[in-house]
Amino acid sequence: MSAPVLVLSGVTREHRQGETVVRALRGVDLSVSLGELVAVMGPSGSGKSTLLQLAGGLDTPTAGRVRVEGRDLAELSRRQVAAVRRRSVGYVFQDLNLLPSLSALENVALPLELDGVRGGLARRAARAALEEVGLGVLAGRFPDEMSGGQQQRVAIARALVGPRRLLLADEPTGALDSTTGEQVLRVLRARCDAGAAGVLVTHDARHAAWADRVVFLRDGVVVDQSGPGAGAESLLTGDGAR
Ligand SMILES: Nc1ncnc2c1ncn2[C@@H]1O[C@H](COP(=O)(O)OP(=O)(O)OP(=O)(O)O)[C@@H](O)[C@H]1O
Repeated sequence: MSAPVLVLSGVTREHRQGETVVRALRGVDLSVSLGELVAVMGPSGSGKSTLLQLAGGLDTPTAGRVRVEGRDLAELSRRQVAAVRRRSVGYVFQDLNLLPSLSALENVALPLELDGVRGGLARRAARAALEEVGLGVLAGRFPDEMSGGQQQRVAIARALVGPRRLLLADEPTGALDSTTGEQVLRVLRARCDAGAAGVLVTHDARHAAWADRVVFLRDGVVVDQSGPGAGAESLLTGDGAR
């Protein structure tokens, strides 16, 4: 296995609400290498989305370190973290965040254009990403002319566009029927096989079975994980996924 793309070391995230402290994550260690897809499972409120937000530089830990492609995010300026997010991290939000005034193609090309990639090149890459999720023919449509599942696939294409090496997906199959959901997981899997590291938050054990490993969170703590190479089934059929 090659060098890790994402490393979380002793990561804790606390939220203060008056006198109360909510510990969303407590001392989490996690390393994800190129070629690996890791599923994160756990009950509601166990810290899954928090873990993803910290990994993508959208939130900062109270303690511990987050490294993306060897760079400690805490040592970077806000501008540098934003550049890491644009260039290295593909993030599929639960909330799709598509811009309604842009076509599917323009939505997908936007992160590249914001990063200075020229229009023609960005649009070619966007078309390839849309084709990867089976939406090449709808490239000219606007979000309100597409079904919820099609919009979700546009959001996934936007996360995949360009040479992103860390893919973070929070329930990416939420609005999709099972066939389309499987197609999205196949795309995520193929991207990881072709040279990316992926983290997939899911409640569905069938989806987690696409991963190489499953990390199981409870109350902000990693309570179980299947070993590298052991395959997701070893955990899903064991005690951890209960
Ligand atoms: N901004 C915040 N302020 C206070 N508490 C928060 C905040 N964000 C998250 N939390 C708390 O941190 C804990 C973990 O939340 P998180 O959203 O990471 O859980 P989750 O496992 O993704 O849940 P779900 O499966 O329901 O999406 C929860 O107890 C939540 O209420």
